[in-house]
Amino acid sequence: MSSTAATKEWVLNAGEELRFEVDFRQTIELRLKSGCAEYFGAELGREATYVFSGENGAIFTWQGCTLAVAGECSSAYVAGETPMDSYINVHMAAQQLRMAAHQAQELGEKGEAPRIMIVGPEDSGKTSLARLLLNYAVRQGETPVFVDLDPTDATVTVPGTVSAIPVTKTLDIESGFMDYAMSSSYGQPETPLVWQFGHDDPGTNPSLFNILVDRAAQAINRRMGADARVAGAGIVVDTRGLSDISKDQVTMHAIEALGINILLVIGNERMYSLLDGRLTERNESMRGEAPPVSVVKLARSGGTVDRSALYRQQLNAKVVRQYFYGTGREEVSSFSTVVNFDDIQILRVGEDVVAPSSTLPLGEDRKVTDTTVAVVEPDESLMHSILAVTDAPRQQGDGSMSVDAGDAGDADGVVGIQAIGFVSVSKVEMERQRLIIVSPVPGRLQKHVLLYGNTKWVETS
Ligand SMILES: Nc1ncnc2c1ncn2[C@@H]1O[C@H](COP(=O)(O)OP(=O)(O)OP(=O)(O)O)[C@@H](O)[C@H]1O
Repeated sequence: MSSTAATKEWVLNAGEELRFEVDFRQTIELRLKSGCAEYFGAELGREATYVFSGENGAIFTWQGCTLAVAGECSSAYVAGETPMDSYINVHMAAQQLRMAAHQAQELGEKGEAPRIMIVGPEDSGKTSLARLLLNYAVRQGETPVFVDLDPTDATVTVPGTVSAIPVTKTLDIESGFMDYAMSSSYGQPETPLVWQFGHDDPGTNPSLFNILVDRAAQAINRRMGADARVAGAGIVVDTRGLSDISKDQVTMHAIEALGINILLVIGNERMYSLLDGRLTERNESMRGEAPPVSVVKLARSGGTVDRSALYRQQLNAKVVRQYFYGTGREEVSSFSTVVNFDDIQILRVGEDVVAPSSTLPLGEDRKVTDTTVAVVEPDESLMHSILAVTDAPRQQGDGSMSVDAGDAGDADGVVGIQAIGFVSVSKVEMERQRLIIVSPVPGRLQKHVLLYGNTKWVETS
């Protein structure tokens, strides 16, 4: 940004927030000059400079503060009406549960930590609230697990995935959850646990999505079994925006699989009333067998911004770029590698198109399920695809097999396998039978099984 960019000072009273929209061609530099302020629960450092581009957000203050903002925003204004009182009440209730859970653990008993899930329409502020609740918990010395069940947005790694990560420090003000993906490419401590779903809508393949949620739940429970700190802090689950809960096929499964005991419904009365009714019935029928789920209605912040499809595309492209190249401040090199078709096997879980039976040989009854595993023969359509790198064993033949939600077995180790990392296909060379791939870590990609997904990323400079 030019050093001559105009700087404007904003004075905020206690309980107010500065809301801003900065598009992808704009950059602002923001500084806290006096007082205290936070960005979705993470405290701003005094005199530190925060750079935002392609971001909508709000700097909130409980005590009052002065901010200096240099650069152009699409919009910036101070708002005094916010839902922060109700959000902090949720945090305080969750924190009480955590303290009781830690105390129970000390007595050798099994306490009930908060297992929070946030649902609501698109752009209602679910991810922002998850961020805020995680940051507040971390600021109180807790290590809650963030579970991302929203494959639309790239939050922790790349779009089209389900992920879980214990949050050990407040989320970076500029790069948010991406900080965790950065410090962890391929297998270091606190690596996010990630599963390739391959689509942006869980409804595209609910059977597969439910299996991935089961896998995430098992991994979280294992982690909690080994780490009392994490077990007592609980989980915060973000979900995909729902337009119609009655058509949703995955929320109820996720509530049971993840043992949710607090369901926050943000910004939609009808959705709240429907879920409250369903869960009251469920609580009655499961009395004594499973902890009850409390359903809490929360207001949507007036600051949340409805993002266009183009904006979301740009945002995802930015986050995927960060996955491969690091965030603006810590740009790292990504690595371009040549991979021979013979060295890898690409598998797809679930079919996009089910072959009509009229195209099958007479007498053959091909059973295609949502979790059928099939070998993908490399061709030009792989261009720009984001593929998950896995340790799955290579499949023989066409690989066809399937697995059901809740199954302990997992179709020869493919369905529901965790991703070690992701690569992007930058070139397909059919005549030389090889791919050029981009990876955030060096090294050859030999003998790996890659999982296909519909997510594409076109690299721009
Ligand atoms: N108080 C606020 N002031 C200004 N912008 C905000 C505020 N709260 C959230 N936003 C912005 O509004 C947008 C939508 O919020 P968020 O991503 O939290 O919604 P969501 O419900 O998770 O969306 P999705 O439908 O993608 O799951 C984001 O760009 C977010 O940064």
